[in-house]
Amino acid sequence: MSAQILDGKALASKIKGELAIRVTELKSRGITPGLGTVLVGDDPGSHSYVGGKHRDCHEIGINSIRVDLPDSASEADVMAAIKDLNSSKECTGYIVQLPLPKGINTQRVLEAIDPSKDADGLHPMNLGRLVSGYDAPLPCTPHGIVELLTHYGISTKGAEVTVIGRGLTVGRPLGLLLTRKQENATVTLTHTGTKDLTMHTKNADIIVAAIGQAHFLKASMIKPGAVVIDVGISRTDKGLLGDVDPSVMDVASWVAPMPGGVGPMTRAMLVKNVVDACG
Ligand SMILES: Nc1nc2c(c(=O)[nH]1)N[C@@H](CN(C=O)c1ccc(C(=O)N[C@@H](CCC(=O)O)C(=O)O)cc1)CN2
Repeated sequence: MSAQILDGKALASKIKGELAIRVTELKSRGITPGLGTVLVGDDPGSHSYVGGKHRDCHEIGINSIRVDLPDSASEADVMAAIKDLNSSKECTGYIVQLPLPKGINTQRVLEAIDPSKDADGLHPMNLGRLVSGYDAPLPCTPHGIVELLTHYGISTKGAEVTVIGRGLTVGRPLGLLLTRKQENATVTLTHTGTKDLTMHTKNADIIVAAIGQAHFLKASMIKPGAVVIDVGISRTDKGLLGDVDPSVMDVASWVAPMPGGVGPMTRAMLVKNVVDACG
């Protein structure tokens, strides 16, 4: 039997429809949310994601401000763009698209963002608020994963969740989110230093693969009925491939596929953060 699909594209579309109604109401009170993006360099994936973010803004009726810098941009150039967005009235929230080109310090850049305009929830102060259990904008991909599971009635309470990959945008904040009281999962965050990965994936009720290695997670690595979330994207000569091997479809109960699973939810959670920050 083939796994059922966690359809992130459909859910993201529903969420954006609801946000559009809230935006109309905000505008009637004289408030127009505006998302800024800072994109450095010419990575085709990053260009495509940023393009999608601006289309989402247009779709739900909010302003968007796009700052594109060349690959040759210095850290000072990025800091100047951040300074402008921190003081811009039109921009109520913004993101710096990651990864940044080599030579630009990601930590320094993220720390320069005004935390009250941090639409990605990746500023250390907002991550710290998440650790402390205070209100904060939630990092978009982890939030999208939790919303997707909730929508399909997949409880994380008491679940064993194995996350593959400890990156800043997915693995680390997802661990924080899923171990909050309301999610109440037991999370194993695995990485390149993990000795026996298959032991952890075989034990998991829910597996999140976020390493960007094409078809890495095989059917033989999961237990029957597990829920599998594919986050990774590899651009190959065979096209875009996720971290999850197609064989997993025969063993899992539910799969969030790539494309059409977590990616569209990431974008929907970003515009939600921008609208939420406006009231
Ligand atoms: N500042 C940030 N940088 C990055 C983040 C982030 O949340 N904030 N996440 C990723 C990239 N990302 C958003 O920025 C992103 C990735 C993938 C998708 C998406 O819709 N994917 C499609 C497939 C890809 C395609 O069709 O081109 C899908 O899964 O259906 C959206 C956003 C790293 N950087």
